Amino acid sequence: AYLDCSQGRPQTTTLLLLTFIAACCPIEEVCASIVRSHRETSQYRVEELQALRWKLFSREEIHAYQSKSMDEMWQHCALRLTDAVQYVVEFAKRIPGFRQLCQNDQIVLLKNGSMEVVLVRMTRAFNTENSTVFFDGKFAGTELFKALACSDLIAAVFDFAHSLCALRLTEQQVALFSALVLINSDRPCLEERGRVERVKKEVELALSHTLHRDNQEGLMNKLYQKVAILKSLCSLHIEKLRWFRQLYPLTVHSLFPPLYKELFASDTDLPLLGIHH
Ligand SMILES: O=C(C1CCS(=O)(=O)CC1)N1CC[C@](c2ccc(OCc3ccccc3)cc2)(S(=O)(=O)c2ccc(F)cc2)C1
Repeated sequence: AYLDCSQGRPQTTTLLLLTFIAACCPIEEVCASIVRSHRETSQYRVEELQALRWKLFSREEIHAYQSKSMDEMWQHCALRLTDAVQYVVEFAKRIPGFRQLCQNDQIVLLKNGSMEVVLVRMTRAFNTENSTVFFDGKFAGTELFKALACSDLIAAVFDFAHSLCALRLTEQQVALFSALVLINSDRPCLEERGRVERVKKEVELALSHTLHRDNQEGLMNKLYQKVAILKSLCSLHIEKLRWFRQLYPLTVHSLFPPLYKELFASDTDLPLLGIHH
């Protein structure tokens, strides 16, 4: 009788019961709060990106990017990545349990996971029909990034985007997978690994709960396989950055965003992440 909505409008008792159930199984709460945090910190909404997916750069605009000097284009992408990372930092701070971790561990998780989450989010901004990604307001193919002189990294980034798009994740699954990528208790130099493990278990439960509800349990191990590819992509990025830095030390030192340098280019502390209790 409680669930009777024959009048088309849920009865007060039903609402009370549903509220009671939601309050009792925190897993629904964890899911809802991670999905809400993702939506609030997603930089561009997936609807906006979908609406822009056929807005392509003209030949002249592509040529202008290709004519940039290598250090200019690297600086430009570093800036774009840093913008995106700042939204990921906000997302992390809203994951239940993240802010209760010690400061060192919050920084270790962001240092190792922020780029990975940007790459997961990138798939929302990727058009598999013409292999273009949203960049600077329009959709660009790999050729636009030629001036970077790291076509292997760019090709790997695009290949990853294709492979993750193939899983056709819902926005909720993207949100929960992003949280799982970030809360990784295997990261080096964690001080309270056990606590990170407990937060990770919560997120894993939330993701598997959602996959079960979506009748897609098979996705879980496919997503774990993607985690391995993300790790190799980020190592390739760091390797390329070291190579670039040898060629243009001054550019990295004085023209790259401080947050980018501290996340990807040095082992110093990260006061810029602005995580203060
Ligand atoms: O996708 C996003 C955004 C995610 C959030 S959103 O709301 O969906 C809007 C889009 N990105 C934000 C930053 C982006 C980024 C991705 C990888 C990356 O690799 C490291 C690197 C650093 C310096 C030089 C070369 C490579 C740097 C930036 S990007 O600039 O668009 C870019 C993309 C492809 C590429 F091949 C090179 C750069 C991806």
